[in-house]
Amino acid sequence: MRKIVVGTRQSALALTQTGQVVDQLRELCRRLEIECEFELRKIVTKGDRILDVTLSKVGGKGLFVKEIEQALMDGEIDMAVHSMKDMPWELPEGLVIGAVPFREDPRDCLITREAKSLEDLPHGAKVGTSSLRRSSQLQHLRPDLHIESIRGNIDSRLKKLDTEGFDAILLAAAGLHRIGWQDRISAYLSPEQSLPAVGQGALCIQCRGNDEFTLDLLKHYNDEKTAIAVAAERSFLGKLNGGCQVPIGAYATLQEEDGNSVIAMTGMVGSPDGKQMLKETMTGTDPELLGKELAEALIARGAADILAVVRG
Ligand SMILES: NCc1[nH]cc(CCC(=O)O)c1CC(=O)O
Repeated sequence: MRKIVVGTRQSALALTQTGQVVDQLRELCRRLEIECEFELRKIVTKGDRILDVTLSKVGGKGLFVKEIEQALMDGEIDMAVHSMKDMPWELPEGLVIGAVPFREDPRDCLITREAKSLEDLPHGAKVGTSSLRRSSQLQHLRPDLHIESIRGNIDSRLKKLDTEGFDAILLAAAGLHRIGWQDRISAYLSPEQSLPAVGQGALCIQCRGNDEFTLDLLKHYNDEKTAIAVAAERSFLGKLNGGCQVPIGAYATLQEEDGNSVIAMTGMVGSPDGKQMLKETMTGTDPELLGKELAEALIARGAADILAVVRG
């Protein structure tokens, strides 16, 4: 019987979402009468070891992923479950995305101490986020708010809300939903208020490109619509060279029109202070092409200049 060793980070969120994926894969195997067993293997990544340093200062994206990818390439594990938005745009040679499961809620949300909503936050309130994308959009809506960096896993950020005098923090709804803490959410921000990060709310199941058994199994676990939407968003990110932590957001959805699926995608690039905010919506049928075209439209309006300043 084939055994698939599944690698995971050790954060509450990573353990929970990997556990959920493995449960669903076990159920899928039962249904398809595929003989297979699964084993979980915990891996500590560089991103976990330096949780107190601002991510963009130490090379940003990929920190949570690299060591897990190495374990995949070395054959120590056969499958990895990542948050899609933590995935760098380029995958190492030999590794592929085997499945993109059905997407959770893609929205950002506000966790407050007292206020009921974003509008309800008092003038000059202190809001915690270390995402340039979130700060850009929040400052655009509420220039009076005082934004301060906050790092750590979801659990430690929620603790800091109380201990470090924040009036509110911003997090992805998906993470809170997955670990069952949705009742901590005070308000959801619509994609119009805060366009999500590329891939937010989606997972990425990665494996080796030559592991036919695992690839065959994962084909049954893929959600086609989510995969297409995420492909369009990642193409947008790739064209903007958004490898490191950058104030870029994108959200694509699929709509049926006369029996054909049409992708609608909004993309944004903003300055961290929210004073410059470029946003555009386009539709198309080819995800890679749509992502590139949307990026080009924003570049034509000055997106590359905004990003050049951020990258320094
Ligand atoms: N940047 C860290 C990260 N990576 C994935 C999630 C959870 C949400 C998701 O799966 O998209 C989070 C936490 C957050 O942004 O609040």
